[in-house]
Amino acid sequence: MLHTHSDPSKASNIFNLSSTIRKISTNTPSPQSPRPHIHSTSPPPPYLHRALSRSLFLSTNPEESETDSKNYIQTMASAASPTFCSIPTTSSSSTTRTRSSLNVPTTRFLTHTSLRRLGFAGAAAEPLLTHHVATQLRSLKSSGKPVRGVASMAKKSVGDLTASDLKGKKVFVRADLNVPLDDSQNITDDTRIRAAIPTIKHLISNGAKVILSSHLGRPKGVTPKFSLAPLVPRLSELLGIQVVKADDCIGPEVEKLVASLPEGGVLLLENVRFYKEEEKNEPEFAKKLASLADLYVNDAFGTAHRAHASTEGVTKFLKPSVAGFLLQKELDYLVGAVSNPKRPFAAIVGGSKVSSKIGVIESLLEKCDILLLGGGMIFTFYKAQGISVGSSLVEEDKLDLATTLLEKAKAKGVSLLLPTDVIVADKFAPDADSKVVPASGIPDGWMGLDIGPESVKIFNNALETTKTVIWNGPMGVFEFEKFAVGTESVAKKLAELSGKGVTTIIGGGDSVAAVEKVGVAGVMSHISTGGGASLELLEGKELPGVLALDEAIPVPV
Ligand SMILES: Nc1ncnc2c1ncn2[C@@H]1O[C@H](COP(=O)(O)OP(=O)(O)OP(=O)(O)O)[C@@H](O)[C@H]1O
Ligand SMILES: O=C(O)[C@H](O)COP(=O)(O)O
Repeated sequence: MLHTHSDPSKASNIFNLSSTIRKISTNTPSPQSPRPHIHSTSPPPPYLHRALSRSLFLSTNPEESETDSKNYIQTMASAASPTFCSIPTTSSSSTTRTRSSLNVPTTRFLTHTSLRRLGFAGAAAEPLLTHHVATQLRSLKSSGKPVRGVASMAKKSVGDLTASDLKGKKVFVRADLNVPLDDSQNITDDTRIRAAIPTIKHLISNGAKVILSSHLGRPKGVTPKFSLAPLVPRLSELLGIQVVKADDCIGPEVEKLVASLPEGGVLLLENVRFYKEEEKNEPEFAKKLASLADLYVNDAFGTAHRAHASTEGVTKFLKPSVAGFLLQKELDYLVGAVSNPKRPFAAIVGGSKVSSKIGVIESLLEKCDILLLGGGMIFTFYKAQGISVGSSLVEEDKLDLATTLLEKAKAKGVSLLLPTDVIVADKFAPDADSKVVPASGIPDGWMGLDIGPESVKIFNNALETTKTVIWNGPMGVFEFEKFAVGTESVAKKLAELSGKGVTTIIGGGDSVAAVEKVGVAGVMSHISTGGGASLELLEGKELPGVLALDEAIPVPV
């Protein structure tokens, strides 16, 4: 695989595969040594799905609980913050591993402002919560009950609500049911509906009255083609009950329907974006939505990056405001598994333009061991190295940025691999003439539309060494059959790795479409339901819909 280099005079050597693969980095896995530990001083931290959102500190000695309050907070932070991802451990026992992560000085944790940037980790960085936990532990101690430890999650979860919290209660559930519909209003992909079901089922099986809200598309005012009505049959089928549909999302008619909703019933409100106040997050509108219910559950991960009335505004008027199961799972993987990965950790980033992935690449460079680049963006990287790219997609104003990213990768010891060969086309069309050429030999007038077969092999070899892989963005113009091979090969490789216990996370949008097309979606560890939201999360940005939720309260175990 091509080791990126900013010196154009070295370009021809770079494309010599066999010599290059050894040059990539001292960390780079070679085909001869398929499973090296890239960071030998940093054995994989324990990856446990639940442990990433629920950090558990176990102590058999109640006397330890005073200091444990600090430790517990640090443990929470270590599950979500890149700062803590390479803390060395010496034992394979989960208790010991947890303890070893406690050696980080408290002050470092408390002053580390980046922890606050992620909604997921926000609670861990909150001095008030630190105090709260300490107080709680003191009171537990003074109660005389033996305390084994404390478990908590940064955000309060719908799973924390019991039948007594829910029975007869009106629960406003914000889901992201923004599914694609064809011209006849048929749902062409029901993934987001299916993903919303566990939370709704939990609520109705505990006797709650569910008031379900979502947007669909980007309507400007009331627009019939963006009505949520076509979703009712599928929702009803998946829930096993008849879902009632309101023609509005606020107002007297809706209030009547809410009043007649039985325990265990579901009322689907009309598209919340039919009101411009939704996207403007107008408090009066949020108050009207909130007035329908007693408590709030946000399960709309795909819309959690929007500070809208139904995702953020309502939390000011409804208590508790908690995370749904889908939201939790997305955070577990996209924050937890990425910040605290089993290593080696590879990121695959593709898509059309480097400009739209700068934040993701920069953020992943801080965390991953191997970065594989594909898609249209690679040509900007080639050109930045003085390599001729024919008429391939290039962002001329991002050449310096590409060079900077390559230098950053080198400085951080990340093995950044660019494809060594590409499939070029004589025009941008499904029936274009095509051929495989070395990346250094793209003829004038031809454009690269996919990664080549040699690159697929080398990517596969690099991936073979990994324990965690995250993928965002296609390797080529996969919408054209002729140029879908690179993207589909990545999908197949990740499916194979999933079967071997590798954590595989698909970041959303086009990569998810590719995985579904290949028919391997079901075997991946996690497929995100969020496009923009997953990108923002991977960039390390705050998600307002998550930040607005109540913090979790630690519970004794
Ligand atoms: N070599 C290429 N030349 C031009 N366009 C390309 C090339 N490779 C991929 N693309 C296009 O990039 C588009 C996807 O790019 P985009 O930046 O939108 O990724 P993305 O949608 O964010 O990825 P994801 O949805 O997985 O997060 C696809 O439509 C694909 O056809
Ligand atoms: O499809 C999505 O990414 C979400 O539903 C958010 O939609 P939006 O980009 O229109 O806010």
